[in-house]
Amino acid sequence: MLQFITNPSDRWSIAEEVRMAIEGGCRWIQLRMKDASDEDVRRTALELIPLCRDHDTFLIIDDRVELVNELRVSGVHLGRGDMDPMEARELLGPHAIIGVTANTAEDIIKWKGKDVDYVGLGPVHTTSTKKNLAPVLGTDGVKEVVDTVRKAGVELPIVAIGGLTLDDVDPLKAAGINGIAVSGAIINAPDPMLYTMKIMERLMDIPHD
Ligand SMILES: Cc1ncc(COP(=O)(O)OP(=O)(O)O)c(N)n1
Ligand SMILES: Cc1ncsc1CCOP(=O)(O)O
Ligand SMILES: [Mg+2]
Repeated sequence: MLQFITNPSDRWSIAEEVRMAIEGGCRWIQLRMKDASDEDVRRTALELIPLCRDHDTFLIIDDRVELVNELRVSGVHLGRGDMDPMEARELLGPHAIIGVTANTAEDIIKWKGKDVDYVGLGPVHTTSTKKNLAPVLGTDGVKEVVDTVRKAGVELPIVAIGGLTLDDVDPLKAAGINGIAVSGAIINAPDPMLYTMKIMERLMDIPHD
């Protein structure tokens, strides 16, 4: 699976970014507007909801559980410092997608048997899209984490994130990940739709639910 993460850009509106990702075949969008007010996020989400619905595309929102609940979008991504994912589960119900952030194997193993849906593991590389990055893992670090958590019996889908480009897809597949999350490489590509299509093609043979 590919998760496209929105980011402000000089070239495109958020709705344009999302439309190009969807036209390129992506079916999982994360609306991430770190510095925006709830009102701005709500307005943008309301533009994206019909677009995603018409293309059978999951729409999740970064951090803002109350907005996810209000707008009834597909789910939320939560990291350290955000709402406790179990509290979010209580609020959003059994069908919401809840993603959590991890930088180490321990960060993932602690979710064993808990009702979360996927883990965002990273950063794989350095990136300017996020401030205060956790230590960079590299592809080898990702493989170590995946091997450790699978040995520990954790089957949660793992989505690699952080500075990823098309060139990372094959090595990350070999490392055992289940999906990737990409922002800058798609938004800044000369043709974001075409770039998304190329990522989707390379991801095609990854097994997922
Ligand atoms: C898929 C995915 N993985 C990790 C993150 C990072 O979430 P978080 O640690 O809460 O940091 P912010 O994105 O909120 O700055 C993510 N958003 N998505
Ligand atoms: C949200 C987030 N969490 C870890 S790295 C990152 C940014 C991902 O964006 P990019 O693909 O541009 O590095
Ligand atoms: Mg967060």
